[in-house]
Amino acid sequence: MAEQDGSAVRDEVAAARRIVVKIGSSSLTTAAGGLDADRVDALVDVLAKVLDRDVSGAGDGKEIVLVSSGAIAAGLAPLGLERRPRDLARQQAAASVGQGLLVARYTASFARYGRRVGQVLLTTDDTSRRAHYRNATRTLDQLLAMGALPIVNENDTVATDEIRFGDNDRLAALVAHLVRADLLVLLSDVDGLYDGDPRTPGTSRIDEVKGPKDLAGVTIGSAGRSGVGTGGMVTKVEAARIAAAAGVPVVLTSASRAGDALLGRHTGTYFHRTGRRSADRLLWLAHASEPRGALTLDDGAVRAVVERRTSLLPAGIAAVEGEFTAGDPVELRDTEGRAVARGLVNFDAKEIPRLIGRSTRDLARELGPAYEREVVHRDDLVVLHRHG
Ligand SMILES: Nc1ncnc2c1ncn2[C@@H]1O[C@H](COP(=O)(O)OP(=O)(O)O)[C@@H](O)[C@H]1O
Ligand SMILES: N[C@@H](CCC(=O)OP(=O)(O)O)C(=O)O
Repeated sequence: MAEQDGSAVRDEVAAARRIVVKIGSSSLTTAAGGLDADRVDALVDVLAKVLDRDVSGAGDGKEIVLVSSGAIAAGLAPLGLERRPRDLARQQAAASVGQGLLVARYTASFARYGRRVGQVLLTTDDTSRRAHYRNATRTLDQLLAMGALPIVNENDTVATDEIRFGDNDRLAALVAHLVRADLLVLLSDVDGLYDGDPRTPGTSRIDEVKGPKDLAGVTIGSAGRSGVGTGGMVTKVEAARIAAAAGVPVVLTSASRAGDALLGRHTGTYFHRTGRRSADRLLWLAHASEPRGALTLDDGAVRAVVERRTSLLPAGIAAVEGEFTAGDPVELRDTEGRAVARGLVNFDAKEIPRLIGRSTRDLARELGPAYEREVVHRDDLVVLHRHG
């Protein structure tokens, strides 16, 4: 029975056409630190083979978007750094040097197969602001349409501490949603999710995760022994959860098993999809945007926004906090200070105090028709569901 389930699951993996593959720093570097050209080549060998497969027999091959970490790790040795620095400025310097080396390495490696790559660097803004989001989607789609393989990383050199993704696992989940992928493959230095820290004897690999209940009681630890990774298993499981909830199944396994995983063979941990594909952008708003401020809603407005999914009008606002401009992501809170939703706000923070508690009709009459608009439109609003 279990075996039957397992093989059915992996059929879905084998049939996936558009795939996002994420590889972590620890799988791309040598023990001594620095980029490991052999490991890059080994990954590229696997991906090139997958790209050559004919999925339906009709000549429509697979498409891969690679989310690759490793910029900071690759920049350490050339800058004479012995380990990953703690401060943002030196991390950014290392990323700046390392990203060029990383992409140069991939370019040369894919050229062995006559394939071109394109570098795509994203920030959290690109994932939540409408125009940026549309742009990122268009570029990725276009690269794929032209047969080039996009290599995505966070734009480390411009990100500040506050707005950083910080880990590429979550970025990969959001990219999978952005390109409407059929599958997300997270590659690490460990061959799956274990029911405890795998360095502890007696722990075993979890074969599949059908939903949050399967994760209850699992001890999920931080980064491994290599010291170059960032998030450890926590961010991978969180990423898998985001992708699965957005309708994208996930395989989590080691880089050395990438070939097997991509062929649908039974390896790693498989996360079933738990939700349906959600409306564009809103996933990003919930998981990637960093709110620039907060609006406190009265009880009626909380009910309207959360239960009836209406737009937020000035009449329902009780207080405003933070410095934001129109178009920024803000948090919507209840009177107890709990975050209930996120949205893209239509006014600057300094405009809001005089709108508070007023009806749009009054505001239009007094201040002009430009004020007859929602503070957050329902299409730009995502209700936050608490994990159980
Ligand atoms: N429950 C767990 N299952 C698997 N790995 C775990 C678990 N808890 C902690 N880890 C550690 O997480 C590490 C992977 O995270 P990390 O080093 O950040 O990888 P990457 O660089 O690939 O993103 C593994 O090497 C492992 O030691
Ligand atoms: N943008 C950073 C990636 C940080 C990161 O997520 O690393 P990892 O945990 O190894 O996937 C870099 O390229 O070094």
